[in-house]
Amino acid sequence: MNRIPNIKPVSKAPPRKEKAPPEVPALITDKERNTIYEKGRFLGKGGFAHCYELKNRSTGEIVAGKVVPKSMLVKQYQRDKMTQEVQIHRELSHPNIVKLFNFFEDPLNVYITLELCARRSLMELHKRRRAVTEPEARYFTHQVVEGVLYLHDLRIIHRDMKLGNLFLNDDLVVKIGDFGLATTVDGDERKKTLCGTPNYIAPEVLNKMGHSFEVDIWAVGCILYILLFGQPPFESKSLEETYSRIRHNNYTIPSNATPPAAALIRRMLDPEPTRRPTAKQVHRDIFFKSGFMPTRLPVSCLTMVPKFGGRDTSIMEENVAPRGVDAHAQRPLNGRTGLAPLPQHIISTNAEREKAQQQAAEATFREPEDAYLSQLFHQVAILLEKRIPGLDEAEAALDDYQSPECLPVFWISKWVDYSDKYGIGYQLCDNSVGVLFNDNSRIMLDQAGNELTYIEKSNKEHYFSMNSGEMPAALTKKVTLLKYFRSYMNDHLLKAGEGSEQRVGDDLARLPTLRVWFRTKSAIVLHLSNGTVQINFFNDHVKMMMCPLMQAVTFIDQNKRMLTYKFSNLHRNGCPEKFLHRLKYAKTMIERLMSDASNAATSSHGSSRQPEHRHMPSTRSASAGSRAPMQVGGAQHLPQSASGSNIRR
Ligand SMILES: Nc1ncnc2c1ncn2[C@@H]1O[C@H](COP(=O)(O)OP(=O)(O)OP(=O)(O)O)[C@@H](O)[C@H]1O
Repeated sequence: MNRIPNIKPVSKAPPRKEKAPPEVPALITDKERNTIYEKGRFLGKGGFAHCYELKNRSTGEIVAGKVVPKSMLVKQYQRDKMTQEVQIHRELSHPNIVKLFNFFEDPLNVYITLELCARRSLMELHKRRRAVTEPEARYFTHQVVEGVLYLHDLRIIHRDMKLGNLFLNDDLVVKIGDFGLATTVDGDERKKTLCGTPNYIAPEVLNKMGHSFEVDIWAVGCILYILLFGQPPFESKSLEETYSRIRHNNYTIPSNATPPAAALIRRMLDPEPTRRPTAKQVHRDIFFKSGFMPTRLPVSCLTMVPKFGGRDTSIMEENVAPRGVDAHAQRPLNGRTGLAPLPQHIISTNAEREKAQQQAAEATFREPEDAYLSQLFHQVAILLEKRIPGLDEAEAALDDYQSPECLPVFWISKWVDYSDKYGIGYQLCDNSVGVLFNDNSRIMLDQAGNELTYIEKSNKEHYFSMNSGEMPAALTKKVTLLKYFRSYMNDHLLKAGEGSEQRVGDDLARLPTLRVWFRTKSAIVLHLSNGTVQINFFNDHVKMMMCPLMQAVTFIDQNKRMLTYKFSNLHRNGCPEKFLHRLKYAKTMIERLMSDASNAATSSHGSSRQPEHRHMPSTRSASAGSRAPMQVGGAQHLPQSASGSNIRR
């Protein structure tokens, strides 16, 4: 890009109202570079821009395209602001900064093409996970600091460092984006403009004392705090209270913080800017060396606590034959959800990982026992109690109504019901496969076919490598069944796939597993351990996924079109009758999942700690008699016996 075009205000068409969604042509032309882009998936919208995937027609490369309608750039100061943002951003080149490729316009809009960050931002990670483990916080924060160090060396202050501006690419590399408030600093100049986002704003900005590089360090302190403890340090019910807390440096560090983490946060959140460490000092801080820092993280950590433990070969369930197995319940590591204890050789050589694994175990312990079912029920019930305005289906499909950032990271793309004999097999959308056996134990194999997790019915987890030869004999039968399910799904449902490449960091993955499921005449209902409830309707092949952590629902139709809505937006903007029917049905199904889980808890051996991930025997009769040994479901294939029912009963 050679120069920044002088943005011309829209001339002929009458100005659209402020914040009107942009009209984006299906083919977008960058005349200066003779490049044509095909408009793809809607990625999301901010205060100013709508963002889409754009495919370069000649190279096939996919980039993110920020689209700002010219009607939003009518005033000179709006155009100047955008020009200033691009002017700073276009010069930057660093692995932890979103790359700005180009900047151009057509008669309707201004376009900025950016490096695609398909895994959204740390904001969505935070919503799904709340607090992350210390190794993850180290991993993310270290990359943020590398980016800030680069900016500060160039005498640039970002001034809007926050989780929502820290994007993630497919490899979960952090990329600092949105340079809308960035500025360059001359000498000892102190900036005067009030800017920033309430939760991250530094006291000197609030007090209008003039500010500089230290505001970014303050914000990084807030970011590290949120990552570690799950909420912003100064958050309160009102903006005034938040500002008052910031002015008085009124925050507390939870007692479970490790000393290096607590010390670094205190230094970055020093009320006196000159006492805060520089980016260089933060980068060298002991916190980053005081424990395990992964070089790569798996995609699953966007929604599940990773595992840091080593392999564990001691399966407590002596008999793992299908059906009727009564394992010797072992007290899990943390009293509830057991993660694998570390073998001695790992403890002695890798104490850091042991500590990390302990933290991961504590994090899973904080998750609700019902895997967010009651939360989801509450959210759907509250939504349905409200008066929801009707909305035309075509209108609801418009980009502006959707929140694609709330799309679940995982859903079930295929399933095979063999519960007459063994259990239900399923494939997640990333091609990993799992089985929930009739004895309530679970097994999961990652998409590369290497990392195997076995979860006893007591919830104790064991991890194995398929290639290591360390698989206990007790698991042979279940692994064989898993492989059988896997090849069955590959052979019968969609193209075969022998698993894709293993990526660095995948050994830390903990994939969500199927926890409870049942079938009705109309649908199969599946509850994953990360809280997602999925309902696949048999008659029209629509899939519906509800996520209590994002408070959102996604519909996938048979043409694979995905529409994601926040519950709050359905209430505000309206909801098509068809979706409302499905939500009402979903409410009943969630209730049923909840009652099944609690029945399971009270009926099994008098122990309330018994596993809840059982399917309901009654549902098996729904198709009994007419079916083949296996019942299968997937994007392309549903059993005859399961179709034809109308859900609008
Ligand atoms: N490089 C990118 N890759 C993928 N998605 C992106 C990228 N940049 C932005 N997005 C998506 O587009 C949405 C809008 O972008 P962004 O928030 O930067 O717009 P904005 O109007 O400038 O924001 P703000 O309101 O914070 O000023 C974001 O929420 C994000 O989901």
